[in-house]
Amino acid sequence: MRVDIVSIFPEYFAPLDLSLIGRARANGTLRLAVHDLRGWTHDVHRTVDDTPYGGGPGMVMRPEPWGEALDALTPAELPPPRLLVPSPAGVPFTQALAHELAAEPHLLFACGRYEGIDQRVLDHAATRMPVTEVSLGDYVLFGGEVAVLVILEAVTRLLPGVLGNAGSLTEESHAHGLLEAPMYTKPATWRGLPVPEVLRSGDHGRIARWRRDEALVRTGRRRPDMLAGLDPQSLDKRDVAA
Ligand SMILES: N#Cc1c(-c2ccc3ccn(Cc4ccccn4)c3c2)n[nH]c1N
Repeated sequence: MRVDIVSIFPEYFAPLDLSLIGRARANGTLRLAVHDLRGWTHDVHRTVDDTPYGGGPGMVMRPEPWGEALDALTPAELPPPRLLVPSPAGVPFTQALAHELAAEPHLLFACGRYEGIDQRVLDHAATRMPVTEVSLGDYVLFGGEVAVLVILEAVTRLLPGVLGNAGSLTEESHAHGLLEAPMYTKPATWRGLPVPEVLRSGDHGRIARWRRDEALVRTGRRRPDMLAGLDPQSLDKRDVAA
């Protein structure tokens, strides 16, 4: 997968040299480049923002540098990338969207700042590539960089070979539309607190049932909205009785 990121704070992405993303870059699974938007300005002050038409607080990112940046990163001879634009007004970023993005050959991230990017940048880009405005959640950040770090981590861990134990992808939270069950490791008793006996029983059927029950209870208590979206076919008759 190829990833391009455009930002006025390219140094925000230094952590992408670390850990599993760093290893994915080193082995070629992820080909990532970060670009400074100011490289596409032409004035002495390298201006990227201006006051909003219609008034209002703050500044808006000018369309000209963005237009030149997106042109430079989407050469006509290559298939167009999918453009991801983090925004408080975006669609929710979910595990399902992470899986969708993990299947894309080329992602292009536009990191806004100030009050956002001139809308015409997205409208013009949409004439030549898929554009998705995406939001991490219902709160407001300073800009898109943190969102790109989160999205990239969620997507990269889904790429083949990145996670050593791919099995963990099938049991983690949101994998089956439920939150994951509590996890335990040694010692068997810690500060007087024992590991649930079933997990030490060696009875894999009982263990799977216990984990499923715990996941349902935890999801019902913390995220009832997720239960509402659960496919009834995925519940067996004992779940209904539980
Ligand atoms: N993803 C995501 C986001 C963001 C986000 C993403 C990009 C930008 C570019 C500028 N700002 C600041 C800003 C303040 C006020 C109104 C609009 N924009 C961003 C915020 N906030 N919360 C999320 N879940």
